[in-house]
Amino acid sequence: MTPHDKAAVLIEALPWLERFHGSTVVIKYGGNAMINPSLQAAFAADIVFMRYVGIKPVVVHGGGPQISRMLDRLGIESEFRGGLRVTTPEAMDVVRMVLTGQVGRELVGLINQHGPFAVGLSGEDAKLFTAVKRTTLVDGQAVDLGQVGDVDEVDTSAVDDLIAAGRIPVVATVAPDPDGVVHNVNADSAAAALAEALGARKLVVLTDVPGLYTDWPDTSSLTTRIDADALEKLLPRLEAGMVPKMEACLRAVRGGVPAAHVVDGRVAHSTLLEVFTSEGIGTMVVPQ
Ligand SMILES: Nc1ncnc2c1ncn2[C@@H]1O[C@H](COP(=O)(O)OP(=O)(O)O)[C@@H](O)[C@H]1O
Ligand SMILES: CC(=O)N[C@@H](CCC(=O)OP(=O)(O)O)C(=O)O
Repeated sequence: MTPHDKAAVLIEALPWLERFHGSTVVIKYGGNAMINPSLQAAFAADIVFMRYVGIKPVVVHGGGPQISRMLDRLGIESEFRGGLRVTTPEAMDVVRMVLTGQVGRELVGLINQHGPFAVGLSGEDAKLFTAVKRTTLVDGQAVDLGQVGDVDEVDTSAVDDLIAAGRIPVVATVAPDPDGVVHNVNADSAAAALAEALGARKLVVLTDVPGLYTDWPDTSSLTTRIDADALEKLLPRLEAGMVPKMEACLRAVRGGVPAAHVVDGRVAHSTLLEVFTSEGIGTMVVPQ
């Protein structure tokens, strides 16, 4: 790369720096995108980069595969219905332990290699999230999922305080209901609820595919841009993990977030590429 090429790469970021400076961006980091230590370190570097250029990043993390591994080790059975984990009280203990005690801690540690930025919290801290029990539809029938919730209320004060202090909140998605019973909330939907409540400029969802395929698994059906109405029509035809993810993007853009993106977390620095390059990557969901 010549000096001229290097300068071109740097200057390409200027319009995006101008546009997003001072904005809040919510980044959801899925368990399936946490493939290896070097990718995780690259993700942490992207988040710190955003912070240094004046963006306010808020990380919401998943940890589905990590929860499944721990449940297996402990001999606790778990199954997914409609992309959501059926969560018994026994499984809930493990979900909470893995998300807040393991996955969240590791991410906080990686970000803090760069300075005293990341502070971990969960939906239980300072009433960040209040959950309401949810079911899911399978073949048109409502299925009981146990202690699985949706975010019903968001109190952003703790996150606001951290952002105002220049910190990077790292949020795990367990949340109490009004009676204090903790629920397992899918991380995509929690990220959307938080992005909406914070009035975020963008929601970026990292996963383990290049984006949304309108005709999965036909790889020629990768979509770069879709609006809310078209996505709503497509939702009933989506499968498994993509269902909560695309419902989340829909909720975010309908809730006032100008754009939600699904990007491939297996590509190093995919967050930077999405935010600071003209082409972006992955699938962009827009209100219309
Ligand atoms: N239409 C679709 N487009 C893209 N991926 C899809 C689609 N339908 C199902 N999938 C599956 O959804 C998975 C992503 O969801 P999930 O495994 O829950 O990821 P994460 O842990 O990142 O939240 C993909 O790996 C893919 O196998
Ligand atoms: C209700 C429900 O399904 N909760 C998820 C929470 C973690 C999550 O969403 O993790 P990913 O983003 O890695 O999929 C679970 O138990 O796996």
